[in-house]
Amino acid sequence: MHNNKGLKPDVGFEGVGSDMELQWSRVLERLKTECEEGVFNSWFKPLALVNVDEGCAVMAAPTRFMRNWLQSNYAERIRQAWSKENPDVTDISIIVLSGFKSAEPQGTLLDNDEQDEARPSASERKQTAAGRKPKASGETRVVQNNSGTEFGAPLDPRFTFDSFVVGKSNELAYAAARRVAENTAVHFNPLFLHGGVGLGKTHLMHAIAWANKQMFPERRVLYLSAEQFMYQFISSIRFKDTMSFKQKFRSVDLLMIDDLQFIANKESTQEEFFHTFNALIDHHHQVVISADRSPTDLEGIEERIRSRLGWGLVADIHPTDYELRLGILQQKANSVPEVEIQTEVLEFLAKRITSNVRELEGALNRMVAHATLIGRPITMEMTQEVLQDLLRANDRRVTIDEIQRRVADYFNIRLSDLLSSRRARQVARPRQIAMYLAKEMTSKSLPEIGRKFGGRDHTTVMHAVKRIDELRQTDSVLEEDILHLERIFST
Ligand SMILES: Nc1ncnc2c1ncn2[C@@H]1O[C@H](COP(=O)(O)OP(=O)(O)OP(=O)(O)O)[C@@H](O)[C@H]1O
Repeated sequence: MHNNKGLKPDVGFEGVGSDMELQWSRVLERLKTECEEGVFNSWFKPLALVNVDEGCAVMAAPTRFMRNWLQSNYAERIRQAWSKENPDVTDISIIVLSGFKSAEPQGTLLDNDEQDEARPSASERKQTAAGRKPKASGETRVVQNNSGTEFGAPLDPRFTFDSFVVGKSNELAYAAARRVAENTAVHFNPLFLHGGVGLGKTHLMHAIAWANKQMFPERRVLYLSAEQFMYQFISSIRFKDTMSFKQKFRSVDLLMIDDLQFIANKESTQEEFFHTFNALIDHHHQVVISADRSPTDLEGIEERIRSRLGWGLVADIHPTDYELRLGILQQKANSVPEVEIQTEVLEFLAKRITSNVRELEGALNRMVAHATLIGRPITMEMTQEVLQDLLRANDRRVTIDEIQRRVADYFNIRLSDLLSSRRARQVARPRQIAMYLAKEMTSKSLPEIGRKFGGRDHTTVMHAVKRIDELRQTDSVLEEDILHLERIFST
């Protein structure tokens, strides 16, 4: 492992050698002669070279505003200036590294991985050049406190506690998040939120920041992804500004780092994270961390960090169940009152799109966009047509074989009996339920389902589906059984 103390100031990022620096100073000279002095001083002088890689020159601007302005007004001019100095450069990218002062860049001995990560990927560069926000850049989401001190960038205004739908799978995480947001006294430190992709970790963290900002405007809250943490750490070393970095991170009242798994195997970043984390906890400043798995399962993260992550409260966000998915869809549907969506459609989506909330929302958004375009209410027929691809992708997760196996297990009967022609009630009813679920949860046709059930006719399947549909309305035990089974398949 590399220790910060052992960092060598003379080791640069791969690709930013003195040649590149020389070219960069020529590019600046060229821009200086082409522009008015005021323009040059305001916009180009504060830029710093990050690297040149695969024909793309990456430069850093100290603020998002400056980056956006340069991107919209001067990108082509900068690109041309580069091409004239170095014909291999065909593309440019400007990233934001907040807090750096344009200085002679110096590098450090970082893990190879960390050096690689510090360079935007080719696709990120393309996105940046096209003015779209890369998934993770060197930007920090920071809350602007009331004293006007800039301490970050905007949080997603949609991610509040009000818009978070609570169910069994996320109630602990939600309650803990509220506790952190609404109290200045530290009850558990850190709060560690973990769960699979798209289940609301980021949403909850932003909600904490919003609520905290509203209730305690003077508090300094900092939210960023682990990737951004690493990026800022690397640039602080590179621009010899580690003191400001440490000061910035250690002076906050509430630090939230999202997607910690990202710094797995990034040893220097972990070292710095460890010290930041300890300093904040020692001073009773709240820390909230999220990751896609529990502290003990965070492979590639040092043991001493993993054990400390478990010191406070570890709250798991489980996969959603049907009721929660329906609740989320209803809430989203209410937010677009201008579009009429049949309840049947919401129930269908909640049943069929089980992967994660992001996909569920995406499906509804697609439907809303489609319905708005053609000016018609959202019907089942339209849904099945518009979402064909998504439904198929979700289908792959539940197969008829799996349904048959699970139903047989649940009712404690043999699979061979379920598929047989036996008509005894204790076998016939589970068989009907399995057929019903196969129709509900897969996109297989009635004849296909019939074939899977020992070569039965499609009318038998149709009858089973109808019968169970009716019984669900009147037989509460059967309704419970089906809800339970649906839950099994959606997790
Ligand atoms: N319980 C919920 N209520 C309302 N919206 C939710 C809920 N859970 C998730 N969402 C929505 O689902 C989307 C994905 O959530 P989010 O980005 O917070 O997931 P995540 O767990 O951070 O995922 P990742 O691991 O990919 O970072 C967001 O638009 C969020 O608002």
